Amino acid sequence: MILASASPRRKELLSLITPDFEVVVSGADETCGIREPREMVRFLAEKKACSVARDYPGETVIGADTVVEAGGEIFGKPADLDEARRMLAALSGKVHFVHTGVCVVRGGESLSRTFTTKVFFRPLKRGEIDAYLAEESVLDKAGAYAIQGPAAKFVTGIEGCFFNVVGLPVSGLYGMLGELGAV
Ligand SMILES: Cc1cn([C@H]2C[C@H](O)[C@@H](COP(=O)(O)OP(=O)(O)OP(=O)(O)O)O2)c(=O)[nH]c1=O
Repeated sequence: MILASASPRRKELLSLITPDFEVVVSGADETCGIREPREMVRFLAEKKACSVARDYPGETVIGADTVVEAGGEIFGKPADLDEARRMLAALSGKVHFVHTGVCVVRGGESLSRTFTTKVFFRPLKRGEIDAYLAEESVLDKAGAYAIQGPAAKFVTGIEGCFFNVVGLPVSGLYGMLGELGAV
């Protein structure tokens, strides 16, 4: 089995399903003309999985992509700390959605699906946002936060899969692997 991802979080989460996989980072570019977030992440997950699967025929290959959707805007990984600050200010005191697209390619078959988790943030003071950005490195995190780190204190609740927010919906992926006969 191959995980087509550079994300250390995804590696950790896939190891909850099996210890038996390798990481091959996909060279696929993350450009995408799709604006609907659930379709966008599914498309990008397919792009990542398929680009690795071409080089490893016969292997089971998993790709994923995560974005945050808040008030009609889509937040990927912030380009810099100013953008990160703007993203966190937009999430403050509101509900947002974290969408992770997952694609599994196995033999001639493939499955792709989007999983969504609703996340509630309490209102954040400007100083809290600055303090958080000083303690956590967020430029590699969609929406400029990591629920599994100190941003946990901003989260008043979630609806849906916690692991999906971290980058891989473990039980959803396990189901997809089962459907394709990979586990
Ligand atoms: C919202 C959120 C995202 N994230 C991370 C998971 C993903 O690594 C990242 C979203 O970026 P992605 O572009 O989905 O993934 P990536 O660039 O890290 O890795 P690859 O494309 O090679 O698979 O944000 C958290 O770790 N915690 C969170 O709470």
